Amino acid sequence: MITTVPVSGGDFRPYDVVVGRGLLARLGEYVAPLAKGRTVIVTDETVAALHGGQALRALKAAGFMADLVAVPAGEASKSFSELERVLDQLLARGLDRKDVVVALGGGVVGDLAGLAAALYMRGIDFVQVPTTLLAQVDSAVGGKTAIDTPRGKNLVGAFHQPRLVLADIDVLATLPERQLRSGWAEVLKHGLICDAAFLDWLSGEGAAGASGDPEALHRAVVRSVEIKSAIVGEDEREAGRRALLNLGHTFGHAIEAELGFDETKLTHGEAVALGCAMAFRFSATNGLCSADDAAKAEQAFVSAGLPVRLDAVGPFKAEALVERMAGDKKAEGGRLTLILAHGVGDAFVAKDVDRAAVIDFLKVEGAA
Ligand SMILES: NC(=O)c1ccc[n+]([C@@H]2O[C@H](COP(=O)([O-])OP(=O)(O)OC[C@H]3O[C@@H](n4cnc5c(N)ncnc54)[C@H](O)[C@@H]3O)[C@@H](O)[C@H]2O)c1
Ligand SMILES: O=C(O)C(=O)C[C@@H](O)[C@H](O)[C@H](O)COP(=O)(O)O
Ligand SMILES: [Zn+2]
Repeated sequence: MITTVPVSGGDFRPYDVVVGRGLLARLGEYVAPLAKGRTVIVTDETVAALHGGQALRALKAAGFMADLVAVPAGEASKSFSELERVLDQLLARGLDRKDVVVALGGGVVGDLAGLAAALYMRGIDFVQVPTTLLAQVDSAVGGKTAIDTPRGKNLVGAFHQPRLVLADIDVLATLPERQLRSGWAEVLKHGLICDAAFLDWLSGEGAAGASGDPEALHRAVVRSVEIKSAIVGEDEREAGRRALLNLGHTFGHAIEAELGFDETKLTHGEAVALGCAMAFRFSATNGLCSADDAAKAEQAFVSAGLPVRLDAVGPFKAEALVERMAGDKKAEGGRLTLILAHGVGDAFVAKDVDRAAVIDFLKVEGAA
């Protein structure tokens, strides 16, 4: 089965997210209407070894001159130095403005290659071929591209929408279990934001997806993309509603930064799980949602083997975490913006959240 979810609205050119099995072998067929001549696949070394050959063959069979550039796998590649290297490799291969970049990989590759495409000759087209669950349900859709700096996550980037997203459920079969679970965190996040029935399905019958069942994965990817597409279509540049997709990320990004973006300690998805659980507990503590809903949110992550306790992840200083949160892109004049919840499926944007209340909460959570 193949499902196509359109992404449209605002000022950007509409595009499709195609979800199904066996799509990588048909990559050339899907890219052919978008470009002629030359294409460069940007990927990471792990994905290159597993799926790079098939992607290259598919593009060449459709008549493209295709080449591949691989960066080291991992978050450290979302850096100025790798961005420079990718741009240099695109220049060396003579890509012109009519050519297309193919981002083949997880969120790291998608964010890096997307930013390179946004900058190359002031912007060329790119296609997202997400190979992690996290990238299929989230990062490949919506046009946020970025690198990290030691001062924080995704602080240098651009909005640059892909021309097409091809989410092949079969490529997830090679994904390590920890990465599958990390992607599941962003799936659960979508239910927690605005679809309580989806969260119920994910916590029941749909839980098979977190163990790799292709049919459950298909449904989880499609529903996640529908939710994200609707929000991005309304508010591409995060002037308002798009910030909801940041549920769990204000705490999560601060924790990732304090850990030096070391995904051996905590992946992005794990940080989102922990951050969502904390956002719900903070909401309950402040009387915004019921303790039952906070417990339900927490349990959804626990059932998928995801972390929900700050003190289990490491020792943190409350002041240091809050400083990081004040440097988040949603913060205004150093005042904190958090995504909080009135209940499961009912998240909202809270501006000017009291710093002292957050510090007290972090101390209750186990920070020093
Ligand atoms: N732009 C957005 O909207 C957005 C949304 C969510 C997350 N992100 C970003 O995405 C990044 C996290 O993405 P991720 O979790 O995909 O991490 P990742 O890209 O680092 O991939 C995780 C690991 O899985 C490996 N891998 C990828 N596909 C594989 C496959 N099919 N088989 C085997 N191994 C495979 C990679 O080599 C890597 O080691 C973070 O930097 C986060 O900030 C961006
Ligand atoms: O697409 C969005 O908008 C999101 O917030 C999705 C997040 O899952 C993702 O991690 C995103 O990169 C975070 O964006 P940022 O603006 O907080 O860096
Ligand atoms: Zn995220």
